[in-house]
Amino acid sequence: MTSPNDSNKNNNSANNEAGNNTSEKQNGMLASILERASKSGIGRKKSTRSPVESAVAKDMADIHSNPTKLRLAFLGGGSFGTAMANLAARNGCDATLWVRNKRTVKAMAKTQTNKKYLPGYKLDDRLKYSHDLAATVKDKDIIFIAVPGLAFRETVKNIAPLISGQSIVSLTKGMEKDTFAMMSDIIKEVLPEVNFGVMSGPNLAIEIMKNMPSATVIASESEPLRHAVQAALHSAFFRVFASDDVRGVELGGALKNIYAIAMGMAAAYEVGENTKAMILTRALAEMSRFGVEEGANPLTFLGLSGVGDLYATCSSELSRNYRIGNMLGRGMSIDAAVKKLGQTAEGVNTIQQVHEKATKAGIYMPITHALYAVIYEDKAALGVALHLMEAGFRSDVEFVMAHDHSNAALTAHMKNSSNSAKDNTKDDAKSKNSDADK
Ligand SMILES: NC(=O)C1=CN([C@@H]2O[C@H](COP(=O)(O)OP(=O)(O)OC[C@H]3O[C@@H](n4cnc5c(N)ncnc54)[C@H](OP(=O)(O)O)[C@@H]3O)[C@@H](O)[C@H]2O)C=CC1
Ligand SMILES: O=C(CO)COP(=O)(O)O
Repeated sequence: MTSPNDSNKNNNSANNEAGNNTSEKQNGMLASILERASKSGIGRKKSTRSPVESAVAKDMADIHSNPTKLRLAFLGGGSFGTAMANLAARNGCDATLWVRNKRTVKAMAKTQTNKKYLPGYKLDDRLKYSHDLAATVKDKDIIFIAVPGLAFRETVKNIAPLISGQSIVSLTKGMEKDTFAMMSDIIKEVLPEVNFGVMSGPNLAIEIMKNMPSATVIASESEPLRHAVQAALHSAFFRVFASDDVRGVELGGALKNIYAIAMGMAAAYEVGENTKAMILTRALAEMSRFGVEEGANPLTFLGLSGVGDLYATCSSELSRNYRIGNMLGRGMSIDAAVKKLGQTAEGVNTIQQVHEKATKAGIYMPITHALYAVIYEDKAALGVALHLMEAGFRSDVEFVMAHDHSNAALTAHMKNSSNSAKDNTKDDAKSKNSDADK
């Protein structure tokens, strides 16, 4: 069950020996858990089923006649941490959800609902809740982290002294402020000897709570960890696919938030389907271009964590990033939109990080630069959009046919794309600000 690649890819030289031992321990442990899982049997409690549930009841019965008894911690009591912890508990895992607010923990344990983030959805009665981080993390097989990107480093640092052999999986789709670190970078930096993975895909939490069939991707260099996450979360409602392109999967989840904001904004202007299709596909081109520069495999962006998540968040008002864009498109300021949302919208920070990084590295990211100009430089949305449409000739899929850089005008445009967006003047969207912000 173990893979020869698992132990060392993530270790730095200073920690090699200790790291090897820890990784071997982890791999052995995960392999034995998976073996135990395939032999064990735990029944599933009966519950009222939705039509979708009934249709897949037989598959569920098969899966639940052979569940895993993995011990799992989920850190972060927002909509996604709760939804994933609930799936794991329903699969028969020993799942504990850690929430930072003591009163929230009490209320969740009492009502078996997450009133603030997932009101109205009853959680599995086997799910445990805790405010005690050390007790939650101790003796677990896998720790899933689902806090916002801006709180990720702090969370990893808090659990660092408590790590003995646990693996870590990031569910977070953000980037660290000012450092451009992805969550996997933070894990590697703070806990260099630990096995880790990232999970990402089109996973709107409310749809998962409604048992609407969904799928995701677990990306890790560790094969046992990939298998363990699949065993823990996979069900007839939720398919867990595997990848070893950690960078690509993680970037797909983070970058699509930028374009969900763009699409929400476009929807406010009542654009047509052709326009939406153009934004979606050029977003994919931009994401994969950036991904390749960052060491990702461009083909990963054709998978669930790329085009899959891009589609889900760019077409649904359930996406908080889409809603932010929509509010901006209706003339609200970014601060007012964030306040009104009251939940995590990673794209707000990601636009800034990617704009900066792409500008420094000379990566052509016209949609990101345009959004940055509208949101952070107070430029007119319509003027910026028009400017995007006037950009020079490009090839459709640059991995099929490279751009013709001999076109001097085009090259000049590419170099100045972010700066020239700044020259547009303020128009209707911003003029609506004062009204919409109220
Ligand atoms: N919701 C979704 O559909 C999906 C979300 N994701 C990703 O999951 C991550 C979390 O998002 P989501 O669950 O939706 O966020 P929510 O906005 O629903 O909730 C955020 C949660 O994180 C907690 N939190 C905030 N700061 C800290 C901190 N410093 N330490 C501990 N806990 C903290 C909040 O606690 P409090 O209430 O006390 O403020 C709250 O419980 C994001 O990166 C998101 O992109 C991924 C897939 C789907
Ligand atoms: O990532 C998500 C769905 O896959 C959730 O998107 P939002 O964070 O925009 O709500």
